[in-house]
Amino acid sequence: MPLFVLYNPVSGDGTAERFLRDHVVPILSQNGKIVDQVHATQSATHAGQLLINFLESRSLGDDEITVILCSGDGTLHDIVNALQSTTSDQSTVDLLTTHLNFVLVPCGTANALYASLFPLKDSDPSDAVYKLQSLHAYINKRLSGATPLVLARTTNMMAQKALSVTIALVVVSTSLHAAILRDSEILRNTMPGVERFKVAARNNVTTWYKSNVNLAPGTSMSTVQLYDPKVKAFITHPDSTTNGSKITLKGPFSYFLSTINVDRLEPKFQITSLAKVLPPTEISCDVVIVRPLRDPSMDKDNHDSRRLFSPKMWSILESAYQEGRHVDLRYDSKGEISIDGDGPTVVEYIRCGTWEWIPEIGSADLDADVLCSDGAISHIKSGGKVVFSVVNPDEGPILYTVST
Ligand SMILES: Nc1ncnc2c1ncn2[C@@H]1O[C@H](COP(=O)(O)OP(=O)(O)OP(=O)(O)O)[C@@H](O)[C@H]1O
Repeated sequence: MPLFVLYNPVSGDGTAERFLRDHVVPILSQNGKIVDQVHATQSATHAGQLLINFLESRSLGDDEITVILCSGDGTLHDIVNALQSTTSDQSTVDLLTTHLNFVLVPCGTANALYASLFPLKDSDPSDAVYKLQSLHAYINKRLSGATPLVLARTTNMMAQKALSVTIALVVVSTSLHAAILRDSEILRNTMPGVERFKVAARNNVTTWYKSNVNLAPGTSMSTVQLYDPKVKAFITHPDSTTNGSKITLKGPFSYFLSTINVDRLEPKFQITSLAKVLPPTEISCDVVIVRPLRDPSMDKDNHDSRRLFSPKMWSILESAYQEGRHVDLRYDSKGEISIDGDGPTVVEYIRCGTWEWIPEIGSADLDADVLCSDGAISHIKSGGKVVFSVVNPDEGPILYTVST
């Protein structure tokens, strides 16, 4: 079975090459695994091209290829996007494999997918034993345990016309999370670890984002689901109908983030913790929303409200680091937040198949146009919108799995 090894020399703290040489290569050779090709990425788009070249050069007939990937989530995102755009050209589909199995070696900053598939127990995320679990699963041929990846298609639209399509495997967000990912990139050289996300969060926590959101079950679900902390379960969203019509949520938003395949975005940041605690039974995404005007003590959007709400937004994020406790937080009548509150939930935790984010035109909050897809930042045109939908792993020419 063909074996391709790829590492990103600049991901995380820049140690992927050393980790590959010191840990991965010895294990492969001790276990008689022959590597067909090893490559370092040389630029942002290089990973996908390297793999496409490899797939096109191999002999026809291999229906499964294994890729050992020493990087973070962004490099995996680059590969899948390159392959998906290539497979939209039917003439090249036949050259490509039907099953790509990834062996993830977490060498990035956050490594959200790896951290979700292999949750940290007592170990340190930089511990070699912790980082080699997907490799050992591959060596031990636990392929029956390979986890299929759900894809999410995000279409940037203007007047019913698709301007661009991006595939995500981990997270698509707007609002605070997108602003954090946008700003943290500037800090990468001085802060190679996850601390840079907290610095960027502090600089953006007072911003609210003016937009409207539509949620719908999509093709794979019957209704939109809402987590109810009173019963600690998902219930049908009170505004959801079985005819698949949309639910509209009005802003402003402080936080809007959806994930697939993961319950966390860093080893300890369990922002969509219910993906693991109450796993979905249908192909869907988990959406975490904070709309500050749900707070009983906030009745309008002004400078003072934004300032007063920012410590609450901060404590929501802190609770996500405490095993995802934010999902159970509720307001009391004075707007204080706690697990024992009896008012509205602080977070709206939704499970659905599709959503739309439609920034208000002419809003002073220009940042409502910022979109993050697995860390890659793009912008929504004024008057446009973004449409997100989950894709069944069996749909499309390539099945993506991870050795687990
Ligand atoms: N040689 C290179 N030079 C510059 N950028 C590169 C190179 N190779 C890949 N990249 C880009 O580096 C970016 C970051 O890579 P990656 O996501 O793997 O690491 P990370 O951001 O540290 O980890 P994570 O996404 O898990 O937080 C990717 O978006 C990729 O496009």
